[in-house]
Amino acid sequence: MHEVSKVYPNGTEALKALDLTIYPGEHVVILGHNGSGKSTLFRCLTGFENITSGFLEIDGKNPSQLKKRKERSAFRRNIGLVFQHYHLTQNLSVLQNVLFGALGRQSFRKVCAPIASLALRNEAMEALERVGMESVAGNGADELSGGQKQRVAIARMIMQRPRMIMADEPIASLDPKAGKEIMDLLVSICKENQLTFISILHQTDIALQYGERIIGLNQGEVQLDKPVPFIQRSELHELYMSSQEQKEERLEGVVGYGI
Ligand SMILES: Nc1ncnc2c1ncn2[C@@H]1O[C@H](COP(=O)(O)OP(=O)(O)OP(=O)(O)O)[C@@H](O)[C@H]1O
Repeated sequence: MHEVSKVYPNGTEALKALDLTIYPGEHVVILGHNGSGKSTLFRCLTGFENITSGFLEIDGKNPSQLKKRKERSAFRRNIGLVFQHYHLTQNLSVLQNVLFGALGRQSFRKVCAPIASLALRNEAMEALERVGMESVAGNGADELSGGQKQRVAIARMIMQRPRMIMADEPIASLDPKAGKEIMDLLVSICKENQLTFISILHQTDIALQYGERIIGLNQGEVQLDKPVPFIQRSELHELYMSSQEQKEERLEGVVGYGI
């Protein structure tokens, strides 16, 4: 993206002339305090929000120039989305939820569990095995814990056969153990399939543990963009201070360490 800006109709400038290149196969974590522009960036990258100005291309396509429904759904099919709230269909089985992941490439009729082809059902069972949930394929999605629901949501995403994964706070609703398991799973799936992985996280320790590169946003601008091994804790500390606090620290000549 080159000089990408996003101004909402109420005048809020959420992204200010962002210049970013994310390379195939990279695992990038986007950090920043509330209101820094992370979700706006996520929505622009996934084509749910149009940019106001600048140049944005993903895998050779500019999402805001895809006018036809078919083009937009082909673009979105390449992006596996993972959210904080798993968006499973609660009153359906785990297997049916996973089958829905094939919807971008199969008709609705073909992904309905009772009449789905054996090949599709086998593929869905393999996806469930990959996330360690094959034993609950016949259970209702509403019977699962949060961590289990996220695993099923990831299996559904595997069915989609995406070229990249974008995750918006994928572990924000989970306890630390389940959160780490989900991050392990996402990172290993990306490595196995050489998928680009962009995640928005709130936990700096998880970002340092699982990310390869951290992009820190502050008031719609890139304040930090470095490979993880080169990041100082003080830089993350500064990212999470308000702009007023940053000014005050600079005036006092104090550098903060540790978060
Ligand atoms: N639909 C909208 N209309 C107007 N302003 C918006 C809209 N969505 C977000 N904003 C504003 O844009 C700025 C960036 O918001 P955004 O949600 O992208 O930040 P964020 O970093 O994701 O925050 P959080 O961590 O709280 O989710 C904020 O000032 C927010 O109030």
